[in-house]
Amino acid sequence: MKELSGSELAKKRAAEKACELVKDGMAVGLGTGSTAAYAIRLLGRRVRDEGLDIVGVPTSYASEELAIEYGIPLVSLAERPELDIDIDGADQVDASLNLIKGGGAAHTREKVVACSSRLFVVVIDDKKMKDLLSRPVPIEVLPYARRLVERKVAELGGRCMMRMGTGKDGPIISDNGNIIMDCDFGPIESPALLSQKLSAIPGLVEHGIFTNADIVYIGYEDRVESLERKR
Ligand SMILES: O=C[C@H](O)[C@H](O)[C@H](O)COP(=O)(O)O
Repeated sequence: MKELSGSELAKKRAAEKACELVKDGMAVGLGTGSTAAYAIRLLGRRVRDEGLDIVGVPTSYASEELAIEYGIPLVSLAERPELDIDIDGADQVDASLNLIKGGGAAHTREKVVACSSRLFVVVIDDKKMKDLLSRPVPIEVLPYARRLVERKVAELGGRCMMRMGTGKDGPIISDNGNIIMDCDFGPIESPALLSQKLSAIPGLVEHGIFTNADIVYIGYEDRVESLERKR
């Protein structure tokens, strides 16, 4: 088997740690992205080799395909509206467990699944830990509302960039048929406040600030550390 590079090994270690929380009988949210993919593959192997008895709810078309390939039985949120655990990646995390997600344009479904889960577990490599969240915040936007959303984001001090495909590809379209924009606010002092303000913009379907993580597993090449929400 090919040796993993430093950050891939770190992602895998974090995903392995999160998967230890998954037990027989659970309904599991299956996140999107390269780190969540390690968890999906690992759970699939446990289903195959140990008969792990779980059902999965994927957060994207890509995760659904991977889960099918790895033999995880899937259900819809309509069938299992309350999940036991959700395992997902993130693009940036601060020490108060605020996240920016949506680097893969999947944050709308990811937020629905995370909020449907009793335990929301985030898996990252150590490079994603930051003092302040600062990367552009992905937003999913109804195409009809694009200009209004751009103006409202500007009023909040942000600058919107339409996310485009490569080369001659057009705009990136989400699994829900909407456009994706990335909004630069610089360093974000209060993620909770910005989250509230973005949520109030008509036509902005969902944004990538998450404030509801329960546990973050931070993978390093040689270990895993964790942050847990104090209740
Ligand atoms: O839309 C994508 C998701 O929010 C991903 O979970 C996030 O971008 C992290 O992805 P990765 O683990 O590939 O860095």
